[in-house]
Amino acid sequence: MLKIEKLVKAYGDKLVLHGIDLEIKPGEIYGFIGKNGAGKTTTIKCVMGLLDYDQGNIFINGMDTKKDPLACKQISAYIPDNPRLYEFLTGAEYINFVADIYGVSEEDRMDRTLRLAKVFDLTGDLGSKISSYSHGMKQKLAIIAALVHDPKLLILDEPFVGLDPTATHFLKELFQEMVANGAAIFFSTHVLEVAQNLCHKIAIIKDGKIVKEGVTKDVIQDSSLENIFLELMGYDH
Ligand SMILES: Nc1ncnc2c1ncn2[C@@H]1O[C@H](COP(=O)(O)OP(=O)(O)OP(=O)(O)O)[C@@H](O)[C@H]1O
Repeated sequence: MLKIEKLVKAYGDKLVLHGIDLEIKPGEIYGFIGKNGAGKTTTIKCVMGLLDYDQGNIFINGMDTKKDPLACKQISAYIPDNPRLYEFLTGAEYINFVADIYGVSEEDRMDRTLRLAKVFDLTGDLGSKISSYSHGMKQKLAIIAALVHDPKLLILDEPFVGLDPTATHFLKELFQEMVANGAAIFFSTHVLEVAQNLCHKIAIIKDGKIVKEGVTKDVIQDSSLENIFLELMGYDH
């Protein structure tokens, strides 16, 4: 569903990604782990076409993201760590705006919105202006809007930060339901317990290079993700 080949990216003369290779298949929840500044957001933004890159190829469902950007966007969704929403709209207006962009039918958008708003306990707030929402409510709205076109590839930057425990629980359940239906999910996180328990596969990035990658239980073996991570970062523990 997502294939990244030898991705190289520099900001000016600062080389940040040194040839990233990753493959995420349908049905997989894939965790992306690394220290602050390792290159996670840069990788994700290159995938989503928000940043240009210097070398390499990115394919979504077999389509080159540079050659077929619209077709790639049509089947994918991205939720940044700090989603910027149109604060002057109500939650419902925002979801409709996004649904219009993706050409989602009235029936589908209604079904999905009602179901997801119920899951995230946001139904009673959809008529209120986004400017009145808390940080977590904005995050929930961003998730609902991102899922309104039923994406096959969902990419999230730090999705669990700022969500309450109930919303965190339901988001994990939603991930599992989506991949059971053939979607693929790729997300960055600093919460290693979540990655260890939720992700089928994990990639650890250090200084713009993937230093460990594979099926979570093979990466961890009889240790913990935290221990493996600390070892790879060069810390004694
Ligand atoms: N717009 C930019 N201009 C110049 N350098 C940048 C820019 N954005 C990011 N960088 C640099 O690129 C490197 C990777 O940053 P990136 O945001 O991808 O890291 P990250 O792994 O997502 O970090 P975090 O966990 O803190 O979110 C860092 O050294 C950062 O300083």
